[in-house]
Amino acid sequence: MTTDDVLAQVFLNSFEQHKPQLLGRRIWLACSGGRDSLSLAHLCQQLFNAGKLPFLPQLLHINHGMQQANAAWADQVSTWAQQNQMPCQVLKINLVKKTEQEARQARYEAIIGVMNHQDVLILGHHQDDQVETLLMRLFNGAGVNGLSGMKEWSIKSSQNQQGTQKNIVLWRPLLTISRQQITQYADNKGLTYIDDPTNVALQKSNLNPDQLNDRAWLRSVLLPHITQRYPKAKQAIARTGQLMQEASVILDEQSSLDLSQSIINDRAFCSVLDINQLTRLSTARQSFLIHSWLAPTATDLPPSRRLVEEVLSLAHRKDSNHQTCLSWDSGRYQYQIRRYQHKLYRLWDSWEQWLQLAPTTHDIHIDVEEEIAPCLLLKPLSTEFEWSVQGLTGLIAELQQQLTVLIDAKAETDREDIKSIAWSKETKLIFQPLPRTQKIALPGRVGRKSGKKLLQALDVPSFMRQSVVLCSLQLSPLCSEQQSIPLLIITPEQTMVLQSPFSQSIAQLVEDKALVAELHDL
Ligand SMILES: Nc1ncnc2c1ncn2[C@@H]1O[C@H](COP(=O)(O)OP(=O)(O)OP(=O)(O)O)[C@@H](O)[C@H]1O
Repeated sequence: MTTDDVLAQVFLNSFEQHKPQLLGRRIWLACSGGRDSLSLAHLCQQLFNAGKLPFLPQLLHINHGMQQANAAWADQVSTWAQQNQMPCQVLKINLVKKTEQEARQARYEAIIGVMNHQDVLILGHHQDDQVETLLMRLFNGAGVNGLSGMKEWSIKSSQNQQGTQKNIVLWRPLLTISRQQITQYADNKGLTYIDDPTNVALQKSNLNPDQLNDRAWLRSVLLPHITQRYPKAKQAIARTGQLMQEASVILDEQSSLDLSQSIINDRAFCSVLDINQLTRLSTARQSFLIHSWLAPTATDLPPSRRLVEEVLSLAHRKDSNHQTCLSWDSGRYQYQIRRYQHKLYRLWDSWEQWLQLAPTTHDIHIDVEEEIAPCLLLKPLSTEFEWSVQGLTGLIAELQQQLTVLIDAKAETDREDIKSIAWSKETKLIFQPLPRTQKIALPGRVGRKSGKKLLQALDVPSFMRQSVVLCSLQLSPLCSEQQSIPLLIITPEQTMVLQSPFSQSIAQLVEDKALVAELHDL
């Protein structure tokens, strides 16, 4: 097979493999005008003209504005596209810091900016790029996932300023093709490609090795030494990457299983792990689970080994110190990692601050004709979170009905709590921050508790204690404690029906989800 045939075959195999996800989507090709992406563009055009490919990708070229030559390169790509009847769009970006890293980041942002959700972007990465990537990651101490290198098919997510997520697919069909094969293809086809001087091999330039960026140094200095001794080293390194990719899939599957068995509650702003479940796993699985838990989305940065160890030692602590708070900036969110009893919490910083805001007090007369809003905000309106109780109308109707029944039954009962019940115009349903001195009987427990002891019995972590709401029924304005009947305790994690003459019917409302407290981020 000629090199041209090999390239065509490898591309078409990759196309066949991903065909179900490709058809019906818009396909773009990131073309720097360099040898690799220009060869790829040429290959697509040839296969399309030969009727072997059902689409012609739209070329996208980014003018980084970093070097004087950049504008000329943009023109060169546009002209080539025009001559070859390929659609092409040039995007000019303005870099604040003119570094490789910035340029790459800004390039992706610009590209994603013009693409639609679920569009596919073809990139010209090849085997030599993969080898360089693997070596750079190895020298930075990467684990199995990092050493898997670039994936042939992967999802890149980004969020716009309104918080809407856009996912695009990165497709790298030439990852098994060497730079030499691509060069041969480009030469065979007489392609006039751009040679970026920052990428050019040392022997071609007068650059001092110290001035080369890491990738160029690996390419021009280190790899020639390695391949002199190990001629097949590049293929071998790429194969290791492939094996790591397979291992990484297995690890991810195991870790999702472990996570699903240890997770108690999983919301973006508050995720809770069961320490008892976690510590049943082997040490290696615990580390892996914590690593994945700290970086829940592909856009979160991977946490350092040290942080994973600190979180694990927090989980393994035997004392009852609940003050420790570890900070973690994942690049996307600022998190706090805390422990309470046998639970580990991963909280958004902003949620922890919101938790410290006092709940709003609401007095609702239950004997009024006017309509009652079905939803009540438990905390003042915030731009980030909303905490509300839904189903108040049903609760009040139930209370009115129960009160009528109880008042009718008063004459025949010996129960003090029922004897004291009266229903007046002043009877109110009150939602308020849990008063620290009020003694409350919890269902299924003997005696009444108040303050810290009550919160401990409720299993409310110290950082959530400002956000506990008591809902009670106040029978008359000059209410002795007897006449204020605690009905419910609502925390951000649970709604607990308290012992009262109304508990059965309220519990039913809660079970039927006709009365619910809802907390979500906006
Ligand atoms: N300025 C650019 N405009 C559009 N796409 C780009 C640009 N620079 C890089 N890319 C895309 O990213 C891939 C990898 O980037 P890399 O820096 O290795 O490219 P390059 O060496 O400059 O160009 P090529 O890979 O085309 O020879 C390229 O193959 C190409 O698909």
